[in-house]
Amino acid sequence: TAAEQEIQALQEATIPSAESLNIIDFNFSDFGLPEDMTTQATIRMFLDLKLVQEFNIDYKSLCQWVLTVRRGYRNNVPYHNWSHALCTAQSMFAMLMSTDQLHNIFSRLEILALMIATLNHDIDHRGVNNSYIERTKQPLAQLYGHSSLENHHYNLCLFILNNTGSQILRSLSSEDHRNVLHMVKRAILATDLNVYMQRRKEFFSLVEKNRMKWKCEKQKDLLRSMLMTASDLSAIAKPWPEQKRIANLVAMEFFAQGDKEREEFKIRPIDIMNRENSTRLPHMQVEYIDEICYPLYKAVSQLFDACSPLRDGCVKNRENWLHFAE
Ligand SMILES: C=CCCOc1ncc(C(=C)O)cc1-c1nc2c(CC)[n+](C3CN(CC)C3)[nH]c2c(=O)[nH]1
Ligand SMILES: [Zn+2]
Repeated sequence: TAAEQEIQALQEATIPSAESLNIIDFNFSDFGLPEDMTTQATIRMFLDLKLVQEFNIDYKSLCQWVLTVRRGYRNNVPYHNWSHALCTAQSMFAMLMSTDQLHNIFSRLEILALMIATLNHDIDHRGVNNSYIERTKQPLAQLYGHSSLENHHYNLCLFILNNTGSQILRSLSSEDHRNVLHMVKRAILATDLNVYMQRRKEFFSLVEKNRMKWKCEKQKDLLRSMLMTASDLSAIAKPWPEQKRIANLVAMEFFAQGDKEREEFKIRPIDIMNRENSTRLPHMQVEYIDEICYPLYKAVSQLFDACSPLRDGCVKNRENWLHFAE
């Protein structure tokens, strides 16, 4: 079948180096990268993080797993698609490859969990957020209640990991297997922005007081959650042309939800989903950066100087958006 041929082709491909794919760079953009190169870039991340060797991952299973995860994303969704998943995983990879402290803090198992979680964190996203799903009483809402979307992303992630042919965790001990799935679930659920806004207070205070104790499991869990959000929102730190391109995709998706909310429920959508506010987009972006993004990148950069390109990119884009906000 075509799927088997695609797995075969990926398995036999010579995977380009991280340098030639530019995936160590915080400025990485997948714009214009052919689809088959996105799967090869993902394989390269697993190879360079030494996860394949360390966990004795069957290479054919890894290829099938990457292709199945990619297929799990919907290509009729403007922003929350495979491209966003790859960029989120690449941001985590760039942080891990540039920040030595992270290798002293995280075990290889934690790094495996973070890479699986970033790639799967929005799988099967429909282009609408939790509140829309809850309001429309979609099956997902009945099934999962709060953080319904994130629970769905995790369950699909688990289904693929258990699927014969893509069981990349098969060689792990039962304890490691249980541990990594627990960390993957916590990491995916952490990408719900409401969860981030709640948990970041503790993180910011620990960073301020310089009281982070890396031996403490609870604090490592908190750091993994914060790095998930830092990866998830990292498009905000990209060079301006890329940030503008992404902002248009996000706007397309948000405004489409707003249109649906207006026509289906006769309600006024929230500001960022209201097409009538599109002239205020630059102003909203400055607010979004100030309230949601900058504080996180500031704290992460205080802990790990190697991650400061994310803070600097975010500050640069705040200036760019402010220029258009006048
Ligand atoms: C209409 C949207 C304009 C474009 O918007 C964007 N473009 C690009 C990025 C990016 C990460 O690069 C991010 C955004 C962008 N994302 C936003 C999100 C979800 C992460 N929220 C939440 C929803 N909650 C409000 C209750 C806070 N507000 C946002 C915003 O104002 N902008
Ligand atoms: Zn995401």
